[in-house]
Amino acid sequence: MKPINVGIMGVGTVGGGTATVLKRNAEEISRRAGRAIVLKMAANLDIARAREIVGDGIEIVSDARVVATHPDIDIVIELIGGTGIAKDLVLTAIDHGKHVVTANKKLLAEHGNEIFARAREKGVMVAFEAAVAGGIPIIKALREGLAANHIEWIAGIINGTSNYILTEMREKGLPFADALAEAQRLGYAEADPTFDIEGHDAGHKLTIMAALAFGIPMQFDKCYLEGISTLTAQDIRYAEELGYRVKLLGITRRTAAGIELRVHPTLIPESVLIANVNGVMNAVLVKGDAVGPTLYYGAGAGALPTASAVVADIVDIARLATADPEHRVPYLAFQPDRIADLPLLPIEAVESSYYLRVCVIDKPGVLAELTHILADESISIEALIQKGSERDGQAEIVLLTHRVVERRVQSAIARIEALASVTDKVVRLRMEALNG
Ligand SMILES: NC(=O)c1ccc[n+]([C@@H]2O[C@H](COP(=O)([O-])OP(=O)(O)OC[C@H]3O[C@@H](n4cnc5c(N)ncnc54)[C@H](O)[C@@H]3O)[C@@H](O)[C@H]2O)c1
Ligand SMILES: N[C@@H](CCO)C(=O)O
Ligand code: NA
Repeated sequence: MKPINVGIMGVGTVGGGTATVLKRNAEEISRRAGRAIVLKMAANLDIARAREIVGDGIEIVSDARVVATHPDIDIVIELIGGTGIAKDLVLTAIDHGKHVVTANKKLLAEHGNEIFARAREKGVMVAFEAAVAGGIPIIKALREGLAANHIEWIAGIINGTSNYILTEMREKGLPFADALAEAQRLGYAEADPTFDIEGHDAGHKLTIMAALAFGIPMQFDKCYLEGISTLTAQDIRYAEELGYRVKLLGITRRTAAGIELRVHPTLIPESVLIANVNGVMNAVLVKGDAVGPTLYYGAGAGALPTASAVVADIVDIARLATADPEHRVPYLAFQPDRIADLPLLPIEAVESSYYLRVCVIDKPGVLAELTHILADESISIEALIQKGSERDGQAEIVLLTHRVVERRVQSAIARIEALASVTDKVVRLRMEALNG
């Protein structure tokens, strides 16, 4: 069969890794794909740097439009990132009848509905395994392997940078800023690392997974985001004393009222497998009604792990390129005319358990005031510990609650903070058992 020609736009961490894997495993890849995959062109702002990475024999240009529109290119690989030029280039490539592979979760979570509609119109494929959890084949699992199931929920550690930071802080006592700098040096972080540490990147990935799991459109704007930048070492330590680890989780759950879509630091029991997922590793738990809980684990970022997913998509496209578009797996797992308009729940309507830390003046009756407010809001307490405080005459009360709707906790916190004996803002973290 005729070789498939690919062109890479953006030769950075992932682009470089993709060129390496295509070269290193060329023989096995062609045995799988049924034809040779040829890296024909690459575009990068810095041509000399790209030349160093991809070597000789490949045309390198600085204008990525040349790749997106070139008549010899069958598959365009978008590895620039962001929603500016990357969006124009992807739409241009589609309009020129190219199949597209992208690792760009921001682009898909924010503009996926438009991009997939355009691809359908033009009869081309848009593949994005690398966009969620790097090298872990989670898109394949959700779209194909679990197709029999009514998926109930997904919970995942899906930002390698944040997990790396949390692990380095916990295991080596590294300050936040040092751990972040190291994640950047290793090529894990986004161009703007705020996206990693404030939960945006995880929100993008969660939005994509929710679309695949529930057959809903991409709705990143309705995703609740809370990152790790305000987490304190003290709360991580208290959580551990109570038998929990703190992880940045993306959680999406189907309930009778609608779909939860939320990213936040979460206490999880140290006994669950995913509590021990450390460093840049990612893990995604998916609960299907037939299969039960399933767990997917692997490197969530980095040049070669991400390239593994990019190249797998290229192989998929090479195998399917001649198939009638009707016979291809739908981009978002569900047939495009069967996408459902299920409501997404605001965070106030989400149900969870909570960790609350309250700083109080250490005097009789304070505890009674707190428990009275919680009882009044129908919040039941699962555990309570009192800690001395570094501040004279003060104490800290740490409470774990049973499951309750968030608006009740918000209301209780407002009432607690209004008490004269409470000296600081209440720290509130969510808690999930991950067994339901
Ligand atoms: N780094 C990872 O581990 C990882 C993992 C999964 C997904 N991703 C995603 O992959 C994409 C690329 O990430 P990266 O880490 O490789 O980024 P990077 O910054 O290392 O590489 C981007 C490259 O694109 C080039 N570029 C920028 N604008 C360009 C333009 N207009 N024309 C041509 N080239 C241009 C830059 O010169 C750079 O070499 C992003 O969408 C990112 O979210 C990254
Ligand atoms: N910045 C992302 C890259 C992988 O998508 C992360 O740290 O997980
Ligand atoms: Na993946």
